[in-house]
Amino acid sequence: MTEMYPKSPIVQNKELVVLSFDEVPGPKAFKYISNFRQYISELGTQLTVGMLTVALNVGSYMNSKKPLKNLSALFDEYGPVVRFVSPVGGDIVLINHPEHIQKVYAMEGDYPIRSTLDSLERYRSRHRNISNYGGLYSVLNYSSGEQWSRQRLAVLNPLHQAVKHQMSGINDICDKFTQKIYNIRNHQDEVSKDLYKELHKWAFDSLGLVLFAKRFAMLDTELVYSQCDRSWLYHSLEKATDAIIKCESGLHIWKVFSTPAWNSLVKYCDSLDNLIGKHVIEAENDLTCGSKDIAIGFNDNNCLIKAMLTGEDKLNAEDIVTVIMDMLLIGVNTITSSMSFLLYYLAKYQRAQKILFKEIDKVDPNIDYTKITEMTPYLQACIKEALRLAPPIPVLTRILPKNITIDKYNIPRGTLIIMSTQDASVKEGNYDDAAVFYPERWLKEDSKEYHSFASIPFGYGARKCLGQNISEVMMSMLTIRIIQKYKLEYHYGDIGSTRSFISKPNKPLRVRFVDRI
Ligand code: HEM
Repeated sequence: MTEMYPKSPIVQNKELVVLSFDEVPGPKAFKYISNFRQYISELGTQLTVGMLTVALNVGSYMNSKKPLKNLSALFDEYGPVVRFVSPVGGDIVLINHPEHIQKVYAMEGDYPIRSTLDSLERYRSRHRNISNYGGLYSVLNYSSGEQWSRQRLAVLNPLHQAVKHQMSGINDICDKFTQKIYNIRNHQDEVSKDLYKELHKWAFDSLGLVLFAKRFAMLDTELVYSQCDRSWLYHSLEKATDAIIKCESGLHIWKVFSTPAWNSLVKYCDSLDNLIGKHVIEAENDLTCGSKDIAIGFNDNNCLIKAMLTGEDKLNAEDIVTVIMDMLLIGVNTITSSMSFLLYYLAKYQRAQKILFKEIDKVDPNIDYTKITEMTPYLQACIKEALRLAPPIPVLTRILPKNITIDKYNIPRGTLIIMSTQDASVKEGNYDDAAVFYPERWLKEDSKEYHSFASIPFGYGARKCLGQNISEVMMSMLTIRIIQKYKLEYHYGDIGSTRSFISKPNKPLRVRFVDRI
């Protein structure tokens, strides 16, 4: 694994030494194919470079008994810039240094290109015949950039308005969650079934309210698989997520023939598509009739779908379905993961929890959400710190329109650059006591000169996450409710992240919710 590429000429002038692309160190794909297996669960999720992905997956297939390693092992071995070379596919460069990440973002251009979920992209292009552009999270090519930009603009403002209008509903859902914990915890004050699942329902109910202006009430029921459309939407989201994770990791044979995971993906994405489509049609009818159908809970002022149908940059029904499906798939899973880790860290780090309790003890849970950040600096620091230690999206990618020089290496335009952002955010060189949950590091009095690209859980630039504000508000509101009511404890082994396209805790979340007296 230590072999480097053969030496090639160095381009040199007096001030600047630029090493050619061939000089970038890294493993040789085909010679050491089995070595790729250990990284595939991270890489496989976002690669779209066909043949190399297959090569990586062959390694996975051949070495299924080998333990998985973190991407950081590659950096430990080859340095901050690592190249995967493939004689049959495009090359990939991996980076983890904040300065290099910043440089990539600076050169991303007006319509940044990133790799995405191959399976979802293929579902849209082949199965639904959506050609050229497949939604906000899609890869983009040079011709679909404008469409993405228009769509993003058309969504941004209505989304923020919808959050504002649904605040009291989001608060009710947080209240419901804390009550439910009270009812279902066992004699050890733990949620014996699955705390992650309950958080997932909370995230779905809250985001569902923002996206559809409707109450889904999944937290209210154990019967989530009933045939009613609302619970079927929840069920389909869960199943579609599982299927995407299966398709994205391991051998991508679904590209060659239909596997059970691919069939499941098609079935549940179709179902999501149909159910979201029904909401869009209802909104269209409602607008056409000019009436407000109180029975289905629509209100012109707070319905995101109606706002997108009627806004300045109108979106058509098909685009709206795709946008909402992306936001559900990304949003519900990322918020659930982030909230899980936040509770875990607060339960594990009692000192931080005590300081947080002091800050929020007297805060009115129905606080005006625009004031949350200003009134709860320590809570915001806790959220930031949990996202630093366990960002739900651990790697980000870009394909640049121009050549770039990183660490003196010339990287040609069109190379897939994978930025291992989680690796950067937990690296000791970037943070003191990097493995420790220490919210104070983000507070002014205690702040250090951390590099602003060392932790970017929501990404950066033109394609930065659309849901940052919603996520932070939702997480703040639930944390206030929980910490005011319960003291959290955790008495078991350390929890890490799984390595799937959206990571989550790799062990059951056995957090204790002890009543505060
Ligand atoms: C804690 C929660 C969340 C985290 C950590 C997160 C993180 C991210 C990251 C890292 C990206 C890629 C950014 C880049 O490539 O530079 C992204 C994109 C995106 N996120 Fe989030 N996200 C979260 C919640 C949400 C929510 C709730 C929504 C929906 C309301 C959402 C919608 C999106 C969309 C639509 C994109 C694609 C944007 C584009 O390419 O133009 N995210 N998110």
